[in-house]
Amino acid sequence: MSTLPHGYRTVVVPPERRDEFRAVDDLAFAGWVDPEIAEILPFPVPEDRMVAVEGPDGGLAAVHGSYPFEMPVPGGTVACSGLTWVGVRPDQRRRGLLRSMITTHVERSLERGEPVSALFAAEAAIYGRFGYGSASDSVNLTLPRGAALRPVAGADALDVRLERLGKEHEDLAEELHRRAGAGRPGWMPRPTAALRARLVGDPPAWRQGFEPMLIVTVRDGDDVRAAAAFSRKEGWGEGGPEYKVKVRWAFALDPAATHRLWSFLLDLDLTSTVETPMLPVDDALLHLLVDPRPIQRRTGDNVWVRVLDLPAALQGRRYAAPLDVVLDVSDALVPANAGRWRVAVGADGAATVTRTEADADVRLDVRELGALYLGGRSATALASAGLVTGAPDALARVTAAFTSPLAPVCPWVF
Ligand SMILES: CC(=O)SCCNC(=O)CCNC(=O)[C@H](O)C(C)(C)COP(=O)(O)OP(=O)(O)OC[C@H]1O[C@@H](n2cnc3c(N)ncnc32)[C@H](O)[C@@H]1OP(=O)(O)O
Repeated sequence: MSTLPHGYRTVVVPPERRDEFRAVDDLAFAGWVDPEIAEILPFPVPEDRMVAVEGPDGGLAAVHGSYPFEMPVPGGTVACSGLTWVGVRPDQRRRGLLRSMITTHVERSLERGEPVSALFAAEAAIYGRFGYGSASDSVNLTLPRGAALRPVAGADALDVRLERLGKEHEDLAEELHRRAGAGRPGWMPRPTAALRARLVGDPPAWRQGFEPMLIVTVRDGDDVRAAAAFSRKEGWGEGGPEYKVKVRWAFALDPAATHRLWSFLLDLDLTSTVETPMLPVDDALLHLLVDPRPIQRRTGDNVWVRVLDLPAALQGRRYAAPLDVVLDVSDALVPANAGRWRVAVGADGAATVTRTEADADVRLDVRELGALYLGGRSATALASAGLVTGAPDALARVTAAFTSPLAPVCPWVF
């Protein structure tokens, strides 16, 4: 049950109050919805997933929403409630409204049969207390023009085509997005039309001096093997042109297309630097660079994961090695997850998760379980920080079973 101050109540926001919902987030995030932007980028939270806390005066004091994701996990997908648009009016802060909304979010997600929640954190210090663990990192690169790439056979034979980005590219972009991330945990497909529109929407108010967006496609005949959406900003220094290239997204289906795509972006006339979008920490571009040292890289936390229904979540993914281990899990917010669980993984990588009275091999909070869930963190490494405890052998077995061959990442902020 959520606890709210006297006179406040939780409400599912009907469509006719959508503008009020948005107005709370505008106050919380210092935003302002230009009608032109709203026209190009429709409000993306599905109607039955807009939830708020109404104050004693009948106005909305705090809001949150969620997206219905099928989240890629090692070996499959899991229904995931993507927490988003969390905002509390600045004059209503720190009286427990977020805490209450998280309780509501957990309850509603479980009722819908979503065993996992995920989010991008506006501030990293907020969500750990609610059992969300930082499950992946991403990296943004700034590359000098002309950064050399190791050769890839077949790359030079591919064609490139440059066009202005438009609505007509939306289906192509979504398909490439989905296929380029095959096998990568956390790589969320966009589940609604409004979210897909954000792949190609280019409101002038967001350009900040950059040109209207372009799309470059890499082709083998008629077969599009890669694409990137990007734009350039004019700039002149004492030594000549210093245009910037900013890449919004880049998706490639094979090594040759990856090489051709980045070779094109790294050698545009007049430009001096290229900024990448969020990339996985093991992205192919990092392996292709002849000299990665001059590259500026900024690593940040990417997706956070909250296990809501422990057995369903752990049975919803596959494991990289056989395992038979007893986990002792603490969960202050969802008591049904707390206690000892036997996780038995067979040769097929599938897990059976059952309650047990047996002694625990590994002890951890549900927050760390969320961190491990996508396969991008090591139980042994978390133990070195005192966040997980257990014998070294048990920790190593958990690490080997939970790991993913590809680092988890979500390439877009939701
Ligand atoms: C998934 C997303 O949408 S991320 C977007 C989050 N939204 C924003 O950042 C917009 C601006 N900020 C806000 O709207 C609000 O300040 C929020 C949502 C961050 C917090 O809402 P509040 O109602 O003030 O939080 P609430 O009173 O429930 O606090 C719960 C706990 O979180 C802590 N907390 C709240 N905000 C923060 C923060 N920014 N940093 C660290 N701790 C925080 C509180 O201190 C409290 O701690 P406690 O459990 O030890 O008592």
